[in-house]
Amino acid sequence: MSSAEPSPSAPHRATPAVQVLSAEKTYPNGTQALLPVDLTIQEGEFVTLLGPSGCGKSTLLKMVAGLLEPTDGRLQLWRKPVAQLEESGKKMAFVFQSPTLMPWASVQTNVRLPLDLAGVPRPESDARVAEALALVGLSKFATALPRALSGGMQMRVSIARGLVTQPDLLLMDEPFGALDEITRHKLDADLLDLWRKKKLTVIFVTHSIHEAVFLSNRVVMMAARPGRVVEEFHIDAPYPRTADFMVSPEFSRYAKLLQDSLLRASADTDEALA
Ligand SMILES: Nc1ncnc2c1ncn2[C@@H]1O[C@H](COP(=O)(O)OP(=O)(O)OP(=O)(O)O)[C@@H](O)[C@H]1O
Repeated sequence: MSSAEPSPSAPHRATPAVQVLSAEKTYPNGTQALLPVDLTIQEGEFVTLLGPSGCGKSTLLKMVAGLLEPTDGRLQLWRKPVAQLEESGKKMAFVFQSPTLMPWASVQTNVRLPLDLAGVPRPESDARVAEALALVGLSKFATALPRALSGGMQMRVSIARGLVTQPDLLLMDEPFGALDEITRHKLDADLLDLWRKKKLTVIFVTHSIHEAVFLSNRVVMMAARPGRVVEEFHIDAPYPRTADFMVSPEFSRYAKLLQDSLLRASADTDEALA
C-alpha cells in the first residue's frame, strides 16, 4: 500500500490543527489528571502521546475531542473552540481501543452508522461506506457480521467507521493495543498509508515505544501523578517507513531515546507515589 512519493517528516502545511492552551483537568473526585498542558499540532502532523499508565493520555485526547471539558485553559481546533469545529469546515473522528461494533448489524451497517445519524441520504452514504471499506481492505466483508471477523478486522471496521465521515483529524486511543504483534504492525503500516493518502492530522495514544517511533512525526512524553507533558521528540526519519526502518540503527536510536525518557517519566511517577 505504500507509495513512492516522499513525505516530509514535517507537517504538510504550517496551519495549527490543534492548540491546547494551558488546558488542565481535575476530575470531580479531586484527581489531578493533568497539569496545564500547552501543545500545538500542525495540520498533517502525526503526533503520539506516550507515557506510563495514568499520566493523562486519554484525558488529553478526550479534551481534544470535546468529550471532556478542561477545568481551566482552553482548546482550539483550526483556531475555533472545539465545540465550534463545524464552523471551520473541518471534521474529527475518534477511534477507541475496543471496536464497539453493533453485533447484530453487518459490517456495512456498522460503518454507515455515523452517516445515518447525520442524515446523509442513502446513495451518497452507500458510496462513502464502500470507499471507507476499500481504504481498510474490507470490501469483501461488507455484508459479514462482526463475529465472523478477527480482532484485527474488527478494528479495521472501527477505523472505517471513523473514516466514513471524511475526517481531517483522527484521534486514536490505543487502537491496536489488544491485537497480536503481527496484526498490529500491519495495521500500523496501513494507518500510515491512510494518513499520507488522506492528509490526516492524527493524535495517537499508545504504550508502545516501537509503535510510537514507527508512526510519528513527534512523540509527546507524559508523566503521571499529576499527569503532565515532560518531553517531546521529533522522529525525523522519512516516510514511507517500512519494515526495514524497524531494524535500522536509526530506529534503535530513537527507541533508546524514548525508552530512557519513559524510564525518567516513570521514575517521576514513582517518586510522586512515594
Ligand atoms: N472519570 C474519572 N474520574 C476520576 N479520575 C479519573 C477519571 N478518568 C481518569 N481518571 C484518573 O485520571 C488520571 C489520568 O487518567 P487517564 O485515563 O487519562 O490516563 P492514561 O495515561 O490514559 O492511562 P492508561 O495508560 O492507563 O490508559 C488517572 O489517575 C486516572 O485514574
